[in-house]
Amino acid sequence: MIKDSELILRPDGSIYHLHLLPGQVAETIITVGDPERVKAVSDRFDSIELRVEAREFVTHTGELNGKRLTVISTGIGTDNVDIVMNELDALFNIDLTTRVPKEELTQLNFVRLGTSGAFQADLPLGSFLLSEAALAMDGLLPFYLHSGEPDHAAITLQEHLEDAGVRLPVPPLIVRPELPSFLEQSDLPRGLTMTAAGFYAPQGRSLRLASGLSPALLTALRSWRHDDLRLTNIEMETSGIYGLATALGHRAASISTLLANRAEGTFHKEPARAVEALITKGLQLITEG
Ligand SMILES: O=P(O)(O)O[C@H]1O[C@H](CO)[C@@H](O)[C@H]1O
Ligand SMILES: O=c1cc[nH]c(=O)[nH]1
Repeated sequence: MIKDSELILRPDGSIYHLHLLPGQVAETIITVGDPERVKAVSDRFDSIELRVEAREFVTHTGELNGKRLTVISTGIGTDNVDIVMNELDALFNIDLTTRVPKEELTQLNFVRLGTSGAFQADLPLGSFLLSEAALAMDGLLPFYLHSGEPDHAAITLQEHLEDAGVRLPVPPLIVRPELPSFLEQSDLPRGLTMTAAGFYAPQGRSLRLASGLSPALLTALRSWRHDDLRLTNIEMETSGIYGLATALGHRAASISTLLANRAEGTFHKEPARAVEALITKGLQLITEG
């Protein structure tokens, strides 16, 4: 039995941060960083059965083309992702009355629809990218006990960085999820996504404070290749979603629209339009894929 201090429920029985009850969440879950993007997604639904708001976690559940969907905002960063993934999983896979994990587990499909910065010069602003795997540069996943071998890509990245005489501030950890079946055959371009612990120095940005990610490290990261993959983009949630979804037995995908090009120093002139296009594409893939 999981203690009151570990699995925290509100007086109405809802889970602590998300304020959600079992049954209120669909098995296909769209995550977005920005709470305002939740409405932008659910505005496209045919019907909405639930709207709940708690801190940065806004949740809408409804139906589109006969498919029940939940869209939830994580807010920014993998610290929030830790809460969202654990609490959503608990709503399905822990009996909240007996406080015991269920014998029969429900596998969920997570699809993140997010914004991100392109890391390679040739990736156009406003283009979409499906993260095949994520490089965790944020620090959440080492707090979970891991089993299994490290992803082979992480070993080749480590060797590549050593050859260049540079190293990441955190040991390279690459997480590769099982994609939801409706995305396995999608025509989206694929890449490896870096998940950072912040927006400025952790992504190599220097305003008044200089980033510790050196030009030599950035060059080495840009030039690394693994099979036909390379580091394509950088954002702040995907490795947490991928790592925890995989550990909990769920499927996950992260689709980004590229708002910045960090190699070129450019930013999308109409970011809202880019996000609308991402929502259109994402919902099409989820309901028709
Ligand atoms: O647009 P969202 O989904 O919030 O994602 C990206 O945008 C935020 C930073 O501006 C971070 O959350 C990053 O991951
Ligand atoms: O450069 C970017 C753009 C969007 N989100 C990020 O985290 N980084």
